[in-house]
Amino acid sequence: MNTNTVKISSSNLNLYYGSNHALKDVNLELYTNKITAFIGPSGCGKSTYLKTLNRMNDLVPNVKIEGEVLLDGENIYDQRVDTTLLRKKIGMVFQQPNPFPMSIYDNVAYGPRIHGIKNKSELDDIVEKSLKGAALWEEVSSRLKKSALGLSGGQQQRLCIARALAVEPEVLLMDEPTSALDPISTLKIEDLMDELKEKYTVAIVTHNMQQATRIADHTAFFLVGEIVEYAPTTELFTVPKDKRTEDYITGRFG
Ligand SMILES: Nc1ncnc2c1ncn2[C@@H]1O[C@H](COP(=O)(O)OP(=O)(O)OP(=O)(O)O)[C@@H](O)[C@H]1O
Repeated sequence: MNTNTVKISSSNLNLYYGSNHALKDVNLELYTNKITAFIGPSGCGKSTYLKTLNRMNDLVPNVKIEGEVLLDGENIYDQRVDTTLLRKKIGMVFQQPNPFPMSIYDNVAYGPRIHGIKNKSELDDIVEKSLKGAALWEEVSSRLKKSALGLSGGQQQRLCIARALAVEPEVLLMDEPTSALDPISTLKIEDLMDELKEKYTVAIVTHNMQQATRIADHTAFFLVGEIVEYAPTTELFTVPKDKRTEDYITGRFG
């Protein structure tokens, strides 16, 4: 690998859902201002891994997590960590756009309000900046008070990205963010991700290998809870070191 700055690093990370050993000794580093893609067949633990990075799995009953995840060198599983603040630093965007049933403005202002910002002009600025950051401002600036549910799927997903940006995160986790979108909306989100990585560290789960090659600096290939191979994306797709990676990227299984 190269000399990038490490933003998040997980070491000997194991996760069990009851007796299902879903992540096995995962060691991985995510680099600042880079996009890292997680690929692999269904059920291999990609989403589970993504969710360990902002402790979303804590909410699952009977989950057991061992090992460490360091954010800027600090263990996020330390008992003293405030998970609300952690998730402010590490935002998440899901597969299905999930705007709240409220106005476009209120969706974006929701997080900042929870974190105590009440001043109207400050909120106005955050809403505008976040919507611009998510490349949605021009499409919605004249209808901020209208329901977010009236937006198209692609617009809703960019709204969810704006909502995540509004609390000024450092890392964005995206779980198949374009799988419910048409090709044009998908390309918009991919272009946007390229801009986002200038400010944030981005991790994305994708089933679409072309998407990984288009946008990701690094790619990790997961198989039954393990990382088989992790490398710069071009390297992983052109000269995979492991036979299982080669079989997967050439479509022999999965
Ligand atoms: N909340 C949960 N409770 C119990 N088991 C779970 C839970 N979430 C995932 N699992 C199990 O953990 C394993 C990994 O699932 P995960 O969703 O992380 O895989 P994935 O690679 O993201 O799959 P997909 O590509 O289909 O989304 C699977 O065996 C799955 O059934």
